[in-house]
Parts: sequence; structure tokens; C-alpha cells
Amino acid sequence: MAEPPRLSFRDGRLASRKAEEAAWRRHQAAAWLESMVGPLGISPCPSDQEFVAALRNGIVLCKAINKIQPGVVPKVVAYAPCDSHPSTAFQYFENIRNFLVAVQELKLPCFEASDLEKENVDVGSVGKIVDCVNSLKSYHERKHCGGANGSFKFKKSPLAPRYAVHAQSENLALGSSIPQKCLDMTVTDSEEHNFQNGGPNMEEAIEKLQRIILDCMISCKENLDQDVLRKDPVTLVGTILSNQLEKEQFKPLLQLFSPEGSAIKNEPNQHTECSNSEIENRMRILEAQESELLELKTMFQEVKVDFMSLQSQFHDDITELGHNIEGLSKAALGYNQAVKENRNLYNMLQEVRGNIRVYCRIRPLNSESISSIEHIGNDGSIMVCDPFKAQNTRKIFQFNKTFGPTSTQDEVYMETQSLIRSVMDGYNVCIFAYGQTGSGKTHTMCGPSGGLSSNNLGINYMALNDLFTISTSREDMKYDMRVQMVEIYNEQVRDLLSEDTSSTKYPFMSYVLFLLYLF
Ligand SMILES: Nc1ncnc2c1ncn2[C@@H]1O[C@H](COP(=O)(O)OP(=O)(O)OP(=O)(O)O)[C@@H](O)[C@H]1O
Repeated sequence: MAEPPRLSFRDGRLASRKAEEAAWRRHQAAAWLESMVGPLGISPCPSDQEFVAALRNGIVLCKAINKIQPGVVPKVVAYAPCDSHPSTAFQYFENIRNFLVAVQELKLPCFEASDLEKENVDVGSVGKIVDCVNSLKSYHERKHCGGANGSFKFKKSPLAPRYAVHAQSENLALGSSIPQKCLDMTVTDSEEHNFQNGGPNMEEAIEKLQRIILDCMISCKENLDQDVLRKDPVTLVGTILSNQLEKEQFKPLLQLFSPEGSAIKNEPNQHTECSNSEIENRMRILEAQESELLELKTMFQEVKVDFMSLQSQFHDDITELGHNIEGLSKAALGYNQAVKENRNLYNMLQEVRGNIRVYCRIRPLNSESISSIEHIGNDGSIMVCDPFKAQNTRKIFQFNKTFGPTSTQDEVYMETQSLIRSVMDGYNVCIFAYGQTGSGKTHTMCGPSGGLSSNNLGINYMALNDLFTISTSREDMKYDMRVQMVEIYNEQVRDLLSEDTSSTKYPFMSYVLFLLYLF
């Protein structure tokens, strides 16, 4: 049975370092994709399998590149209900193909569509995919800073190219073009070309050199004599390094650091140019922002002044309004008091004039009638004389007021109006007409038309109109009005508004009858 190949300490450390680096780069790629398109549903440090599985349908990649370059992948096939369907798998392949075309258009490093399709992913394929994603990331960042026009350089994964090369690196022939490709784990054809043209930056070159030196040291350490190492380790390491660095394979790299090296000479210039242009850009942005800030500050100050002025004006207006309201309130209070006093005086006047008043109205005579009225006094007195009896039969009667045959309905009402209005202030008022048949009671109380015409309205109608007008004008009071009409004939009370009068009882009628007896 064949024994499995043993890994030396050096190989083990290298492998571990490479795995760590690859994992870090995967993490960076995944984190960037998540920042662009949202959660991928994988762990923050995904395995190769996880990473590839998340990108296999190409949706994430297409969305990400569309964010950088909108519309570069015009149609992205989204998730289908059943992803195992053959047509969907084909459409997903379309996603990958469109994405790769878009990447090529941006002149960024690509991978093969088959790299994503493999069930058992290999490190080299994943490295290419990660490289592609990270180059997109760098492109995006540069674009964000105003760069990313034309050629674009990216950091390549250390994995894929190094793997094949490193095993042979120490035994390769020096100087030829093929070994040149192989001797540096990190230097590829394109990168070498870049070195010659001042392509890679200093940081990349230092990183590469560090790796080579580390490899050399590990390689040498395995063959070191422990005794020699104990005597003068510094000189020993120096000698080893200088021997190693003498080799042809390091020359392209060392040229980078030589003062004459065009690449190293150009790079700082390029870097400086890039930095200067970036700085200039940022300075311009900063100046623009500063001027905008100043404008905003000025505007803020103006708005603040306006606001203060408005606030002060508002305060003055409110104060003035308060004074006005206070004045109105006092006036209203005074008015209410005046009205109240006025009512009291009014009602006192009614009492002075007499709570019970008796008026006499003489109706016009008809053609056959002979008048018995001899004199009507202004003080309400009336002298009557029976024309069929002797002269000494004259009699004088005194009333509060006597209305002659020519008096109108309005004149009669004006005398009773003050009493009627005091009802609205809570006083009880009763007006009734008394007299023999045909003396004019109905004419006075209801009017000749019985309320059907607005001319010559009776006391009842005029009183009700007056009361409704007053109740409407007094908005702060609520009045409840009810009307009842009764007739007293032969000491019998009859409800004129009720159809069935037999069962109606009127407890107040005893007072009315008592009053009638008084007269
Ligand atoms: N001041 C007046 N001016 C003109 N006509 C009047 C006046 N008073 C009464 N008359 C007339 O006299 C007649 C009798 O009046 P009225 O019917 O009002 O009397 P009465 O007292 O109501 O009678 P009764 O008690 O029988 O009902 C009516 O035709 C009425 O038009």
C-alpha cells in the first residue's frame, strides 16, 4: 500500500497561510456582495462550497454588477419556484454568461462559467471567482472615488497561479521566459508586463517580496546546521538572503525597488499623480461643500432673524388680541349687567303701573244703535247715560285706559305689550276679554279675520309674534312655549283646541272664576 505523501513543515505552513489568505479574500468578496445586493444567506466566512453555491445561479453577480454599471446585464433571471427545472438551469446559465460578458467589457479578470457549475469545487476555480468579485469590488470603490476609467488593476488571489508554480520554483532554470513565469508565485505574464510598464503598486511588490523571502527562509531553515545558527544567526540569515536574492528569479522584483527601475520610478509618480488628482478632487468637493455650508449658515441666520421677527410680531398680536378680548369681555359683562338692570327697572315699572289692569274698549255703534257714552276722559274715565232714563242717571266709571270706537288693534296691543314681554323674564301674565255678547271680545283678541289675515291681528297673535321675536333675539336663553285656548261661558270652561272637551279638567279655572266674580 502506497504511503501518503508527507508534507514538510515548510509546505504545511505555506498551505496554512494560503488557506487563511484565501478564506480572507472569500470573506471580503462575500461581504462586499452582501453590501451590494443584501444578505446571501451564507456564513460571514463562507467555505468554498458555500461561496460557489450562493453565486451559482448568477443572480447575485448580475445584481452586483448592475449596481456598479446599471443596465450592463439587461435581463436577470430571478428565482424560480423550482430551481431544479432544466429550463431554469439554462436561464441561470444565461445569467452567468451575461455577467461574464459584462465583466469582460469592464476589462476585469474573468472566470469560466464551468467554474461555478462544478459540484466538487476546486481551489483554483474558487480563487478565480473570488478574484473576479474582488476586482469588481475594487473597480466599484475606484469608481466611487472618481476613478475606474480605462485600465484597471486589481490584487490577484495568491492561490491559483502560485499553486502550480511554487512546487517547481526552487529547481527552475533561470533567465528564460518560461521559468520567468514560474519562478514568482505571484508574478504572471500580465503582471510582469505591468511591472515593466509601471503597473503594480509598491504595496503589491513589497507583499510579493515578503512572501518570497519568507519562503526562502523557511526553505533554508530546514537545512540549517543548528550549531552554525547558534553562533551567528544574523550573519547567517543575511548570507542566505543575499544568496537567494542573487538568483535570477528575484531580479524583476528587485528592479522594482532599485532607484533606476522604471517601474519603481514610475509608480510613485503614478501614485502621486493619482493621489494628487484625488486630493484635488477632494479639495474641490471640500471647497464646494464649505461654500454651500456658508450659504446654508447665512440662510439659517436669515431664517432665524425672520423667525425671531415673526415670533415677536406674533407675541405683540397675541398680546393685543388678549387686551381686545379682555375689553370685550368687560363690555359684555357690563352690557349683561345693564340689560339685567334694565329688565329689573322695566318689571318694577310694570308693578308700579299695577299688576292688575282693567281696560275698556268701546266698539263702534251700528246704524240702529243709540250711544250711551257721554264722555271719554284721557285718564281712563268714562261717563255713560241711559238715553231712555232721566239725566241724573249718569254714571262715571274709571279704568286704567278707555279705548274709543275709533281705536285700532295696534293701540290696544301697545298698552298690553309691556306686560306680555315680562313673561320672558319669568313673570306670570294673564290677559282676558270680558263683556256681554256682541261687545267685541273676539274682535279684540283674535282680530276680525281670526288670524287668517295679517291685517288687524288680534292681541293673541300679536303677543305670540312678539314673544317668538324676543326668544329668537335672546340666544343665551332657551324658552319652552305652549299654547292653550279656553272659553268660559255660563261658568263652564271649554277647550277651544281640543276635539273632546268633556273629559278635560282645568284646575286653574277656579282662580279665573274667582277673578270674574271680583268684577
Ligand atoms: N272695535 C270694533 N270695531 C269694529 N267692529 C267691531 C269692533 N268690536 C266688535 N265689532 C263687531 O261687532 C260684532 C260682535 O263682535 P264680537 O263677535 O267680537 O263680539 P263678542 O263679544 O265676541 O260676542 P260673543 O260673546 O257673542 O262671542 C262683530 O261683527 C264685530 O265685527
